[in-house]
Amino acid sequence: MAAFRGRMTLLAGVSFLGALLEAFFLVIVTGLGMALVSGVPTVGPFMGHSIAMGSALVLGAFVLVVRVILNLWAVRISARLTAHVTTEQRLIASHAYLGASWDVQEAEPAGRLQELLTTFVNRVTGAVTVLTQAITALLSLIAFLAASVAVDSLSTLAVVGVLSLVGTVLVPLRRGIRRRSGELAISNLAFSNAVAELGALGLEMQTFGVQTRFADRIDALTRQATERQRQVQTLSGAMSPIYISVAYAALLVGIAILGLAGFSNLTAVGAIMLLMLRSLNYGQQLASAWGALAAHAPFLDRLESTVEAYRASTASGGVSVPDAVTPLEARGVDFAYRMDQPTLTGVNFQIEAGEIIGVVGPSGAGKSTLAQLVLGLRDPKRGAVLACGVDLRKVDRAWWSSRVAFVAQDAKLFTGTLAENLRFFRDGIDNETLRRAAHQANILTEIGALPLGFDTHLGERGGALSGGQRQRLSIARALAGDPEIIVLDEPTSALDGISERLIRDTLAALKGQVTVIIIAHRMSTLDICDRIMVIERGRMTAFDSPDALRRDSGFYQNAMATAGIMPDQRA
Ligand SMILES: Nc1ncnc2c1ncn2[C@@H]1O[C@H](COP(=O)(O)OP(=O)(O)OP(=O)(O)O)[C@@H](O)[C@H]1O
Repeated sequence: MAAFRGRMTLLAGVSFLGALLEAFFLVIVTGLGMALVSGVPTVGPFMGHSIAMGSALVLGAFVLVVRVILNLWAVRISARLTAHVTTEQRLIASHAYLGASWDVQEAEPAGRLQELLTTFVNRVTGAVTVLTQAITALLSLIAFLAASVAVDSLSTLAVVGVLSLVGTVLVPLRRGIRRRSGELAISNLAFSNAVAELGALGLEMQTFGVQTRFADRIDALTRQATERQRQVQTLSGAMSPIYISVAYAALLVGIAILGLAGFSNLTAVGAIMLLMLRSLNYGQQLASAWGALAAHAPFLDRLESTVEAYRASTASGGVSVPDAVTPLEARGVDFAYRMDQPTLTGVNFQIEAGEIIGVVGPSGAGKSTLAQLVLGLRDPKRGAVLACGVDLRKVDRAWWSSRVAFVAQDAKLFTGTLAENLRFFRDGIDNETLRRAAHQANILTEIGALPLGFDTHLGERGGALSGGQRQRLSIARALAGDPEIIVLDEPTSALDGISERLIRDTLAALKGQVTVIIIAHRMSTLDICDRIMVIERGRMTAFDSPDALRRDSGFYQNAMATAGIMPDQRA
């Protein structure tokens, strides 16, 4: 901010000086013209002083050179200012988003961050450019009016009076621009969210053959946004012509006053006219910059309020470093997304090091929410999750992240090499560790069969891989960080039997080394579990060995039966 203010002040100073020199130059030029017409060897008088024509010419040339230097300097400051603002705003917005809690990040619609970092930041940069133009125009106007007052005060003051009236005429117009532009900002966000969503639904769109409906939706949103844009542009565009007509009227008033006052110094009249006409130009620039600022302002407001919201919800965490992740304990944990609707109530459990824990329950029971609480991504509304006796809210985030890993149902890969995808930006994971993790995840042979092995480049989002390969890569990614605990949210639900068996073997081999919590719908995946937790309607209704659950848990018995595995077959 200090750098911004410093550059803005410097720009204002340079612009003002440049405008004063320009005004001075115009006065000299008028004087020279008048001297030539009247055949006198001196220029003036201005404010009671006259100078020789030769001196006036040299002075004019000197002023011109200095003014060019000042103008170029102003252009450079302005360019640096906008570059600085773009970089700073992108950093501020992205850092605020990345520092926000999972609650807030998850709630943001698709495409929101992209829209904020592109369109909205561009608008902020645009506002700064316009602001620098407005400052330059305002200070130039002041410099010109000061020069005019020095030449003749009465007519100048009359013109200034009428120009001030113009300002009040333009106020409602500016308000209209601001309001419409606010609506445009909202339309833009809706448009980018919809486009991001539609982009992610390509497969479904093709399958259901509903491309024309998608096109209709984009058309409707485009029309809505462009209609707002048209309104904003019309209003902003009207600023300048309205200003210029009223300002010309002001000039007429100035001339009338000069006539009425019986003003006879022709050189001074010429200079004032020239100064006034040039002032009108700066005034016009000021009016259009004023309109453009009103159009940018809602984007600035929205960006600022979004960044504030991100900052107000930073992920919890403290400075405590427990001895280990386990025993991992939930004590009286309650959680709700909405005040009136509890998602989890009174959950208590303790998980020991090296255990493999299955989590089962009907859809919507709260299993994924529990996983997110265990990972420290969400905080309980009541009670606590504790790692080796320390409340997760007090645990050092960097320490915690280096010890836990997560595998989602839908493995997310990014454009880059296989090694980069496995390393996932965690420096310090060497190639040998990557090989070991790939071996553990049963994917090493397939990677070895690729011509470039770990250096194979994955296309956008790893599109060339099968669901099972992606999922095993995702498990290898989790294992590469050497975690103490790994949480898997339905890792096999979308996979075929062979892929599922490969993953089951991987997890079984981790028994005793890594604590595994696996949410599963497939009962076969639960074969390898030491204990299974049953979650129903937000409550933990059982947490016991598979044998005990087969005996006592109604849900588990039903689920086994549904999966075609009868209790007597297992006994
Ligand atoms: N981000 C969210 N905002 C609001 N409500 C949510 C959110 N995520 C989940 N819910 C709601 O919380 C409840 C529990 O959801 P959760 O995803 O934890 O269940 P689940 O047992 O994992 O379900 P499934 O097996 O279908 O994945 C559901 O009623 C769900 O609609």
